[in-house]
Amino acid sequence: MADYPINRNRFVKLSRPILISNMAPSKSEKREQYLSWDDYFMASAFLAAKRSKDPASQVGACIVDSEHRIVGTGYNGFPRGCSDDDFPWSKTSANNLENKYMYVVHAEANAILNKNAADIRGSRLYVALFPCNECAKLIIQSGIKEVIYMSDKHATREHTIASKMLFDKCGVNYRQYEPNESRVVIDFNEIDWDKQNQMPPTPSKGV
Ligand SMILES: O=c1ccn([C@H]2C[C@H](O)[C@@H](COP(=O)(O)O)O2)c(=O)[nH]1
Ligand SMILES: [Zn+2]
Repeated sequence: MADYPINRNRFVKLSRPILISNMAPSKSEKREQYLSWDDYFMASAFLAAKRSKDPASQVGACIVDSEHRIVGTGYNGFPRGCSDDDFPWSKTSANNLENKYMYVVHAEANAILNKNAADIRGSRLYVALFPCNECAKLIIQSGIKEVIYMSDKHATREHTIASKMLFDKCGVNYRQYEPNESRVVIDFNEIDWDKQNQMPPTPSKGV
């Protein structure tokens, strides 16, 4: 059996946050501070994760085709029709039926199930956490050819090792995402900023 080195989650160096903005230094010059494809798709995966109601771990995934089009997103949650009021988010109960693991659909699985393209063969998947072995099987079967992940914090767990064995055998490449920016900020107010000053408004009292 191949040796799978423990790839601990790397800490991302903190740099200035990138502010997604429509504003260019001048109306005739190209904006320089635009997102790279990797930053854009990983940020999309993280945005999807914001929908998750799991109090412990919010995971998002984003599938992208060879022409840089998003063809599916998903986050971890209970199946459609299974209310968060009826199913538990607990993870430590002695009774497995009282823990979330029995019921939650993983982010990668939801992204694949939510796909808006007939065929996602040859696509790549951006995901916050290295996929578990169950998701790895779905990834392989759907023809996804590359996995870009943010965190490998469960590298020593069997399900992660199994995922890597499956990916290696089936020719699915995987690489850890290297952010160009540590933060991507979305500010809904910027659309109303004064385009002449190109500065955010001073927050009013109490904001
Ligand atoms: O590949 C994966 C692995 C896990 N998830 C989801 C499933 C759960 O909602 C959480 C993990 O919960 P912990 O409290 O961190 O054990 O993440 C996933 O979406 N994809
Ligand atoms: Zn999974």
